[in-house]
Amino acid sequence: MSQYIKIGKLQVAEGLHRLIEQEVLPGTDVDKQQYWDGFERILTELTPENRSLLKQREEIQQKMDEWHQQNEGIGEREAYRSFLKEIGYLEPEQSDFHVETTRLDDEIAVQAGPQLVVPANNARYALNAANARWGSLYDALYGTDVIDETDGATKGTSYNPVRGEKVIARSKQFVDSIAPLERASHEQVTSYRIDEEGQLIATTSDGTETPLRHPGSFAGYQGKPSEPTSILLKHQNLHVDIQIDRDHPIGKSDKAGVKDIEVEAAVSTIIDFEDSVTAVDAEDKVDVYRHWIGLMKGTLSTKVSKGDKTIERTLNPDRQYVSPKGESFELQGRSLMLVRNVGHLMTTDLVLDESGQEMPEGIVDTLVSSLIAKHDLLGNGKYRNSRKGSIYIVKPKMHGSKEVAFANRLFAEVEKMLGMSPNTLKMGVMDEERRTSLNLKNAIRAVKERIFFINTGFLDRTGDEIHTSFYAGPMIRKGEMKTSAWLNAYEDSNVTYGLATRLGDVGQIGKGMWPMPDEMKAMIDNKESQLTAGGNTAWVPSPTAATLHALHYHNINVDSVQHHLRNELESRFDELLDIPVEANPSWSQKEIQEELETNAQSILGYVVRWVEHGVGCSKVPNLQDIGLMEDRATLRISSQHMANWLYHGICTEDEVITTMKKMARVVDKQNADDPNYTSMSDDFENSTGFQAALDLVLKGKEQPNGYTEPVLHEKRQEHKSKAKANI
Ligand SMILES: CC(=O)SCCNC(=O)CCNC(=O)[C@H](O)C(C)(C)COP(=O)(O)OP(=O)(O)OC[C@H]1O[C@@H](n2cnc3c(N)ncnc32)[C@H](O)[C@@H]1OP(=O)(O)O
Ligand SMILES: O=CC(=O)O
Ligand SMILES: [Mg+2]
Repeated sequence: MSQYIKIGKLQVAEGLHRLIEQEVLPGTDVDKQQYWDGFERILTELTPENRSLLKQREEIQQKMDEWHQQNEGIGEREAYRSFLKEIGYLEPEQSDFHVETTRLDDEIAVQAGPQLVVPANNARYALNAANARWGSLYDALYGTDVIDETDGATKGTSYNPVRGEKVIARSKQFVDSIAPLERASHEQVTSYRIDEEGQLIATTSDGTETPLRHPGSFAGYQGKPSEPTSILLKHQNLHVDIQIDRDHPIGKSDKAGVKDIEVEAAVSTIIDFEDSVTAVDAEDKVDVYRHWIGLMKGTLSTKVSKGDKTIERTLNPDRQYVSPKGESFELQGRSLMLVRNVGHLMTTDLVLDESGQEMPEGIVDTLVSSLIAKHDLLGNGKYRNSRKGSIYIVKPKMHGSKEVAFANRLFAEVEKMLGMSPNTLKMGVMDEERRTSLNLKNAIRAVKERIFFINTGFLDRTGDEIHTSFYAGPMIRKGEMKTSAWLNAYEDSNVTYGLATRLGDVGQIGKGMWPMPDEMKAMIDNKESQLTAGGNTAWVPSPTAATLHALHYHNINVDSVQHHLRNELESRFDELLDIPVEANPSWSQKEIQEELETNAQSILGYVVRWVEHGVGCSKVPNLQDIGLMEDRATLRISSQHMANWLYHGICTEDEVITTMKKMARVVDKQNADDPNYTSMSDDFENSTGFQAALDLVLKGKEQPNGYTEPVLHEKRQEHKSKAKANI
């Protein structure tokens, strides 16, 4: 139990109080009195509105439930639409406008490129993510299935030159595609130099000298002009760095001494406080905030051990180059860091009111994460995150424009209190709840001076699709959602509104996560479609995925895609209302069991680690042994899907429980090598992880909007107290 310090009528957890006063406030030009007065005022004034917005969500859901209980499917389409308007779910659309956000960094406004997401409470990963601005193409190709293992090109345990050659050839072909030489391929080059005019000249083995076909692609170099150690190329606003070192084990055996080709990869990174994180009490949350401080001040470090080597991981410095004209310049060494706060739903014991009630966690997140980021604005940190003086906050799971307007008010109040100019706090709006998708134009309008992205969080969005129309009928199988009409209409209409409001010109139209971290060949083959659909950024789960996904932005010119799409804008509103129910379910018992097992296994595999180990994002092998990224959003889908089938009698409660037990044994086996893992199947009754998984399904219908946080938090807290009691 936390100790509390009184701040006016509020009580602030001692850990947070200490963090703010000792680690955050000094150097921010905000004094203690000013901060705590503002903190109390904003929480006191905004909490009632936050609660009232949640109440409206509940009322709307109740009316939705009643509608579906009284009507078959959506009922008559026009009547359904009128009903949605009547209950305030569908808002009257306002007049046209354009997004007016200013002071956006190039990473948001100019560069189309990958966006990485990382759990904030994992320092090792968070540092790695911030450093993933630059990624080794050689490593990314060598270590993944993009290069197949045929013809002796196996990965093995030590360097395999046969595989190495394939990697090098593929990488140089990529360089040929973005910065071709006039008369040769980069594969034929034996040396590079920069001539007196500042031109890049490549020499091949027969003595041919050739410049680049487009000399403007050469952006700079390191080392001597006659013997550069790095050659910087620029293509579609992204950089590529050919690194040369003839003494390096790889460079030694390369004709041109190339040891690696680094690509600009994770242009931006979301430091996540939300769905990939477990933070269930003041203690956990203070750790999350402390990492954000370390990232903003540039002081975060952690020891990373691999085999018998231990290194200290810290943030990478900026990179120095000399331009073709001979002038020195720098490029950012780190990804532009954005922070995802939690949404409007959850409350936190970080701050209590007079009666001991927890206050909204989303408000506290904004109050704390903005103050921390002020260090970057003032240039207090070792490095600069935003060079334009902006703080980027991603706001998830908002329902409709009123909730966005509420977040806008919160941001404005926090700016005033912290002495920041208006619209310093930029907002990224996750388009991941149905009510927001249907009212997206109004939602964007509510923050038109501070919005920096919209993003199709299709995972949460699928969970919300199921829960909103829970009573409409049994949902189609989970695997069919990706190709269903509503989902495609949702993706398209997000781009439509992003382009119509000109958000695409000043900021990002973002696309969702690639949730299969090991399936990189499939990603290379498929994820480019998010660019051709109009996205100028899309989410990746790891630095390796960022490096490989970056290749798509060289292949596709998103500006021109968006230019063409602008002329093809059409509303797919009707399809957005298509609820993915199976009107005449005829699944065989085998198909039903397959679906239940798939869902149960992914729920259990994720939840047991969440509740018992405090891991908020996991790679869980599915029944085909493909590791899937599971977070709270994927859990929302699986748990709501099972709950929906249970309600509609596609399966019985007994079948759910039996399947859960069967899959718990599978998950136990998958974790058998983990010495800290407690088997669920040894004692189902007392396994907190197993009971949490069951609750998520058996009580799924009652969960607010189908969210998983309430059950997860309760069970994790229970587990933590049991663990403390046993010490
Ligand atoms: C719907 C949504 O909200 S999506 C947003 C939430 N999702 C995320 O944030 C995804 C975050 N990703 C992850 O947590 C991980 O990639 C997982 C859990 C999916 C897979 O993790 P693992 O199984 O540990 O990865 P794997 O073993 O393949 O690789 C580990 C290495 O990759 C790095 N890595 C993996 N993911 C990340 C990441 N997101 N950021 C930075 N580094 C990462 C690790 O630092 C580690 O390298 P290190 O040993 O040098 O430190
Ligand atoms: O936050 C992302 C999602 O898909 O949900
Ligand atoms: Mg989400």
